[in-house]
Amino acid sequence: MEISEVKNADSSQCMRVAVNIRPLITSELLLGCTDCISVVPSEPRVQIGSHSFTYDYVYGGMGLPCSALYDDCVAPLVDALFHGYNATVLAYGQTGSGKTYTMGTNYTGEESNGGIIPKAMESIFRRVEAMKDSTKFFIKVSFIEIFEDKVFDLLDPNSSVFSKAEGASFAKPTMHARVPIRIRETMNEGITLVSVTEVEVMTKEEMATQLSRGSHSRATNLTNMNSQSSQSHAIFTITMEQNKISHCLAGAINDDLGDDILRAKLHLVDLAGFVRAKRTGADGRRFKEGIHINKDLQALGNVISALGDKKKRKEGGHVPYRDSKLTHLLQNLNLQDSLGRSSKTVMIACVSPADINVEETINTLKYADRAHNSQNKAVINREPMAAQEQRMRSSNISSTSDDGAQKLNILEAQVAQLLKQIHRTDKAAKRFLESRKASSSCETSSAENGNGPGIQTLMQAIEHWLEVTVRVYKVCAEYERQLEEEKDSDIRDLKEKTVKLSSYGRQLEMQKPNPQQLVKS
Ligand SMILES: Nc1ncnc2c1ncn2[C@@H]1O[C@H](COP(=O)(O)OP(=O)(O)OP(=O)(O)O)[C@@H](O)[C@H]1O
Repeated sequence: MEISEVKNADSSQCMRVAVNIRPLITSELLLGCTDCISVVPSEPRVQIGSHSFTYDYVYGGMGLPCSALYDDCVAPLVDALFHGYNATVLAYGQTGSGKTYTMGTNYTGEESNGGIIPKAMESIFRRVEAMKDSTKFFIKVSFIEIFEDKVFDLLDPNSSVFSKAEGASFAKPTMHARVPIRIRETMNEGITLVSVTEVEVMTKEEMATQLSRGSHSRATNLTNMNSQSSQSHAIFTITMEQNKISHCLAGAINDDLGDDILRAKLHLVDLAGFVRAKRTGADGRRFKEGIHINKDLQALGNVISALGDKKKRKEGGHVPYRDSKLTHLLQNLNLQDSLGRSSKTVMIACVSPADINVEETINTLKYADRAHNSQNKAVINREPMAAQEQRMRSSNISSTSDDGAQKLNILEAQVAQLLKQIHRTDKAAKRFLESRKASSSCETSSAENGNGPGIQTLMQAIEHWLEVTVRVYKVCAEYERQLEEEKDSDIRDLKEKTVKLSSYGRQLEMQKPNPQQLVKS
């Protein structure tokens, strides 16, 4: 594996903000529009009227060339994906500002305008090919849209849209033909998308096919400001699981990876453009759509602000994820990490330079400015417990380091991993006991005398169970210690998790099977 750029990057800042100024387009030129935004030479700073804003990068309008956007902003996230980090690209801006163009979400497979998603696909598969002798990859994609507060599966194979989409000519779906994805509340107060389609892809072409299928199903409309205006927020998610091939474990391909399975997601989000009804000529249903879009974007801005407001967080301020389907979903699709602390995120604020759009452009720049204040930490998503412990060691969690946020981050990830392990062990043991019960009448003598492979498996499961329970207690103790020390907005959340985890540990201990009794039975 290539050496991590992530390590070299400034890992303390996970929300990077870039502004992309598209050129004046024909419709604006025909209206006689002129540029209203300028870029300060050699600085990532824009000037508009009396306002001045500084970001991480500014592209177009004589700032950096747009062609550099992918390499500067997205390539490091693709690199992060290969190192087990969740990563997110969010394209934000008014309608017609170039979000879909920049993301490449409307990719048809025929040609690429250099959009981010087609480039990311290219780079992922180039790298997968280069690593194929040392690492096994399992890559899948999902593609959803949030339209009028409902979530639709853009890759649903049962949707009528795909009946014609297989060939060259795509049939545009009618909105009523689609059934929204059911959303279910989970035990930990999150939500999950019931049976969302996740398609395994082995090649760039296969991934491109899914992208173009989904793009075609997306809700768009003709408005005064854009002939193909996206009326929904689209989230294209690439999930990558990588497992080192055993004969390479000894080789020094990347010591950092150990023998873990790394699983991480890259979310590519093309947000619907915010609109002013008067300007888009929206009425009736489209007016309603606009209200939904603006409400969602406002909610997203509030979440980003809350996360970026250090003072508020320190005072235990609430992060309003539940204010809209978009933010609630983003929180639950692992994006709470990307909007929060466990991931890497780039926001690309797209703007039109036309004076006719000055008000919207200033709004976008202000929004991006708020996001620019959100600074967070990232963690790698490793599977086994060992990785968590390694993280704990490497961050010197028991020391008096000032970096509370990172410690909490690590503990949070540990709890998630432990809960997964408990579930797995619990399930395996239950399965074993059930199968043992079912076959007890015709059990062979080897199992009856307690020396058979069945008993051995059970003993191993119980040992593992105990081991995990002890670890849970250890993490709980560490949690409690941290909570005493930390005065952070995450405390409430973490406290809840600690209580849940402790009670899980207690339950486990109570349910612990007694090997002697099992052998006798
Ligand atoms: N960098 C660019 N260079 C040239 N043309 C561009 C560029 N960015 C956008 N455009 C053009 O501007 C128009 C609007 O772009 P696009 O559809 O991507 O906007 P959008 O922000 O996604 O709008 P909406 O929110 O309404 O979907 C399109 O005709 C597109 O081809």
